[in-house]
Amino acid sequence: MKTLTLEPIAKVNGEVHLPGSKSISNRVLLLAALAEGTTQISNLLDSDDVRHMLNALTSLGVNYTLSPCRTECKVQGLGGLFSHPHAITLFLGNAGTAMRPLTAALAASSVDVTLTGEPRMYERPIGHLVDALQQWHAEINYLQQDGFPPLRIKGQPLNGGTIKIDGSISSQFLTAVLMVAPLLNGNSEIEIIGELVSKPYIDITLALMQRFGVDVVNHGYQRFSISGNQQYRSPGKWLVEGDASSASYFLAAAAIKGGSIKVTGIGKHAVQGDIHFADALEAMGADVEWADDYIKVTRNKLIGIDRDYNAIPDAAMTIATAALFAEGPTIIRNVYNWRVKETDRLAAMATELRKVGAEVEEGHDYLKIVPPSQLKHASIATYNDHRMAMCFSLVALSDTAVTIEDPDCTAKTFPDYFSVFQQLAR
Ligand SMILES: O=C(O)C1=C[C@@H](OP(=O)(O)O)[C@@H](O)[C@H](O)C1
Ligand SMILES: C=C(OP(=O)(O)O)C(=O)O
Repeated sequence: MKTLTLEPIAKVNGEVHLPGSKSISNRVLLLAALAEGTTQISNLLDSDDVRHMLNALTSLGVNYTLSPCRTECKVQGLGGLFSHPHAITLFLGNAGTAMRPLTAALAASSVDVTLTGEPRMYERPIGHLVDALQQWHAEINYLQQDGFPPLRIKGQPLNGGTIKIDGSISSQFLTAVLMVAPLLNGNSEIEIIGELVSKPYIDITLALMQRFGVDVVNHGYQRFSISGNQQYRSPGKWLVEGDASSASYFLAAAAIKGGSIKVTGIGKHAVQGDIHFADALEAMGADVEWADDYIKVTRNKLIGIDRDYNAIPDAAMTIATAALFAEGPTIIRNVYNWRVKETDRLAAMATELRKVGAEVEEGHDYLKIVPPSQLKHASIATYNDHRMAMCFSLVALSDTAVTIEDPDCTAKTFPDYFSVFQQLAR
């Protein structure tokens, strides 16, 4: 297996222009495909998750052109849902932002589609979404285990109506039904069962739908009202914000080590909830500067904090490795759904943090991390989880090297992460 050893880094400094947001890239591609008109997208993320969405759109007959660097994309909208004359299979890797929204859009389209993915995708639940779509009389069958992909979808035009959806495992299920609801016949009400997780991702969904001409009434994240028989309308041009989750590694590096790091492509008005990772860093003692078009962090002494990270589950992983450099314990609370992401992230994080010397308590939905007085060199298993690989790069900001196993797994969202990270060492 390929490994990458990062030697101790004495200082970090510089500026990173962030690759486009994964969450926005895949939403905009789907909305642009369904919309009336042409959408010219800039700063599209070029990574595995986005390729899976693009390949699916190709198979579904959507016309688009990509620039050679794959970050500019012109999508010719269909002006409505998909239709395809033959049964097709779409491979969606391990991209939640492709699998979940496409399941809903295809259930209401005139298609016969099988959705497949990587082995881990078959362990990531989708039952709450399928249950919700079945209340609109969608025809979806599980091909292996009930509640999990792969799925066979016999799509057909659907009537809206009132449905209930469990929001306690993933917000992506709600995002999926919200995005298709305006294209159904008749109005819909979507009621949330349980406590909705990852709420800021719903804000991204609603903001993007609005830019494509559709308003949703959000009744306190408990119920959503959407008029049916609508059409998305292309806003023409779209600049994808930088990826706020990807920003977290660089901002943490500055807070840990020294110098200052500025990330551009996002700023204080960004639509992604993960920009609030910087608030957590600030609470740990970092100095953060918020501008319209950048966020900058400079060194300070970090102290461990006890906080609820349900709103920013992806960036919260970066807090777990920043905790190695803080004074006192860090507690990361309310992240049960880490267990159903690229790997069981609570278990994986606990195991790998212990390897570098931390004392870790792994709860059902939390981690308590007590940093060691001296970090140990370790070979970090990454579990085919891009964020495990990226967070553990921060260990090299100590006087100890770190070995990252399978570093190429960052291809899911950030293929050249390690070269960008190493360029900041100066
Ligand atoms: O909607 C999105 O773009 C995402 C929502 C979050 O998932 P959950 O809602 O499952 O927590 C996040 O972890 C994922 O990386 C992207
Ligand atoms: C959970 C993640 O991905 P997905 O969009 O596949 O859910 C992630 O990127 O951390």
